[in-house]
Formats: sequence, structure tokens, C-alpha cells
Amino acid sequence: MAISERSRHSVTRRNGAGAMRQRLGRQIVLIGMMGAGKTAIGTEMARRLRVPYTDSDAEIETAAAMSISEIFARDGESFFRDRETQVLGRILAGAPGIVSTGGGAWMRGENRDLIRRHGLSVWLKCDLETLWHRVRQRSTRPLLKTADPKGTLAALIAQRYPVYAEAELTFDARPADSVEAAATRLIEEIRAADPQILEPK
Ligand SMILES: Nc1ncnc2c1ncn2[C@@H]1O[C@H](COP(=O)(O)OP(=O)(O)O)[C@@H](O)[C@H]1O
Ligand SMILES: O=C(O)C1=C[C@@H](OP(=O)(O)O)[C@@H](O)[C@H](O)C1
Ligand SMILES: [Mg+2]
Repeated sequence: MAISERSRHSVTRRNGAGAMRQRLGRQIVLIGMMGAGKTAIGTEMARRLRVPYTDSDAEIETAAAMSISEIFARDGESFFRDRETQVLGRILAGAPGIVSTGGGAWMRGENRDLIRRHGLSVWLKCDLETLWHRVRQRSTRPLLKTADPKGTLAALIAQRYPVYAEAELTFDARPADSVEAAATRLIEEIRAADPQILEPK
């Protein structure tokens, strides 16, 4: 997605009408694989709860004035990962809101420590076939530009799931749900896990 399209998306969603405005006791940080719905569900939750929404990928793109694919191609993955840690530190130190991370963010210990310090980590757990169905048509994920992208996705799952499992809350991202249904269920599960996290403002 182009930078301008992404920022416009988050700006329009940020001010959308929804249920009663909520105050968040801490950040709600969505983690998980590419295509799990961190961006889509996070945007919808923030719109509903009327709380701030930030996507670390969109912040990196805005700061660099380049797309994620362009950053990977020009500066490489390790450069991107350092920017990701910087941006997460800045976002998490700000007002509590919903934060969607990129799929690799939780894999760095420093990022996990930051997230744990500031927020509730939520793993959107999703199966390979669903993820593949969602990401196969998109060219926006540089890690999947391989000879066998589905195999790459499967290998990333094998490597990452044991680490994602360290999240405070695991959400079963069911393929049959719509984004709206998933957001409703996730808000309920977050309230159940931490009754103090959401309060009417
Ligand atoms: N139940 C669902 N949960 C999440 N995403 C869904 C769902 N159904 C369809 N989608 C679509 O799948 C895609 C998920 O991609 P995205 O939100 O960018 O994931 P991520 O940020 O985790 O990589 C979006 O295009 C979204 O509209
Ligand atoms: O899984 C990953 O390592 C990545 C996921 C992407 O974000 P999404 O998970 O939102 O697609 C983006 O940060 C980058 O392409 C790397
Ligand atoms: Mg995303």
C-alpha cells in the first residue's frame, strides 16, 4: 500500500464514530504473522473504542518517506528492524491506544521487553492456509518475495509461533470471522483478561 493511502486510512479511522469513548489503562499491542489481521482488526477496534490507533509499519514508512518494500530493498532488513525498535519505543511511550506491530517485531527481545513494560500483548493466532490466502495476492511483504512464498510463510510460522506464544493473551483469529466480528470478540476477550484496561472516559 502506498504511504499516502496508508496514512489516510489511519487518519479517517482514528476519528470515526463508535461506541462510548474509552480510556485505556495501558497500550494494547497486537502481534502475530503477516496477514493475521493486526492492521485490519486493530484499526476496527480503535474506531469502535474511539482510542488512538498506531501501526508501527505506517509510522516507519512515514518517517522514511518510503514503503516497507523500498526500505528492505534499499537499506536491508536489519536497518528496518532498528527503525522498528525506535518507532515502537516512541509509540509505546505515548498515550495508550491500540498498536499494530509488524509481524517480526515481537521476535526481538528488546521489543518484547518494551511491549511488556507498556502494554498488553495480544497474539492474533492464525493458521497457515488463512494467512496464505490473505497475503498471496499482495506484493507489500518483502519477506515473501522468495521462490516459494508459501514455504517461507510456513518456515516463519515454525520459527515464530513458540515466541508469539509468550504473549500475555492469545486470540484465536478464526478464518470464518469478519474483521468486525473478530474485533468484537477480541474486545470482549481483552476485557475478560484485564477488566481494568478499558474504562468509559
Ligand atoms: N477475520 C479477519 N481478520 C483479519 N483480517 C481479515 C479477516 N477477514 C478478512 N481479512 C482481511 O485480511 C487482511 C489482513 O491483513 P492485515 O490486516 O494487513 O494483517 P497484518 O497487519 O496482520 O499483516 C486484510 O485485508 C483484512 O481485510
Ligand atoms: O513478518 C514480518 O517480519 C514483517 C511483517 C510486515 O508487517 P505485517 O505483519 O503487518 O504484514 C512488515 O513489518 C514487514 O514486511 C516485515
Ligand atoms: Mg500490518
